[in-house]
Amino acid sequence: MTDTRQVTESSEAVIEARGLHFRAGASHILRGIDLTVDRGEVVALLGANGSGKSTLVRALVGINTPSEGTVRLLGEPLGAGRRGAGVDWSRIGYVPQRAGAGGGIPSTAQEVVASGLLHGRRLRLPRGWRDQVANALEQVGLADRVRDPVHLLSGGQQQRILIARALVREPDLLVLDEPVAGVDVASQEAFAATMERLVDGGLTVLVVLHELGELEPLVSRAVVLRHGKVVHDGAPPRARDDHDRVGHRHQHPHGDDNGGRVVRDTAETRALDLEVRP
Ligand SMILES: Nc1ncnc2c1ncn2[C@@H]1O[C@H](COP(=O)(O)OP(=O)(O)OP(=O)(O)O)[C@@H](O)[C@H]1O
Repeated sequence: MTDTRQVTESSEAVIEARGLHFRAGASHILRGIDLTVDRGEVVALLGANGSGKSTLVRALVGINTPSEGTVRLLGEPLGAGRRGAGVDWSRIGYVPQRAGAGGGIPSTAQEVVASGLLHGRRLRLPRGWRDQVANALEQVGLADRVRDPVHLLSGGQQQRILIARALVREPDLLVLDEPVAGVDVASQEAFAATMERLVDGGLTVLVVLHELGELEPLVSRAVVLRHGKVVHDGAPPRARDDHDRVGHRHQHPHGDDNGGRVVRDTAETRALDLEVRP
């Protein structure tokens, strides 16, 4: 594996995963993942369906317990005992993949977003929570739906409610699993503009994507998974000239510039239509 990035602890690291394995029954889903995300980075996690992206982010936010390996979040270990007891979860926002925002319970948009202000032992909403919720809903373009039951919103609108729930904490780290899947182009643009403003303010982002899309200008690094392993960690992909036309936005990581770290070449990436140049 060619990797110029040092696998050492970094004081700037917001996420640090070392030697992560995840097994479920006979399936060996994550196979030795090393991943570091430094403060202020926007890292896209890419890979074909089933390559392990969601499993990895769920391990990084403490939902999946790895079979082997370690995770540090904001400098604190996610240990085995009192898991993540030292991690300041109030500084972390997480948007899961394609989960309905209502969970079958007829909550309003306001209630779901407000739940993002609760964490750990804080069971009461803070003073001024209504304004915080209104502001978060404004950021996803749903300010006028504050009283609406989320189960009556469309799938894309529910996804935006979950983004608002993550944003309402004003997190330092945002972990997003396909946040704009099923979200229309105008809302993707609005989401990208919100992300740009937050990243300018110092937010660190790890985002699972299939297409960089509107987030492309913000992405500082791409990590590509295949069969539970990192096959590229470096320069974000960019559209090939002959593909760079409307309706054809495949992404191609190039390892030859921006300090890109090519981990494995073509055979592993072809299935994704990725082009890697060592
Ligand atoms: N708890 C589990 N038990 C058994 N298999 C699992 C479990 N969790 C994930 N898998 C399997 O692990 C593989 C990776 O799943 P994962 O959801 O991480 O992929 P992904 O890269 O996020 O895919 P997609 O792009 O389709 O969302 C899949 O084959 C999935 O079926």
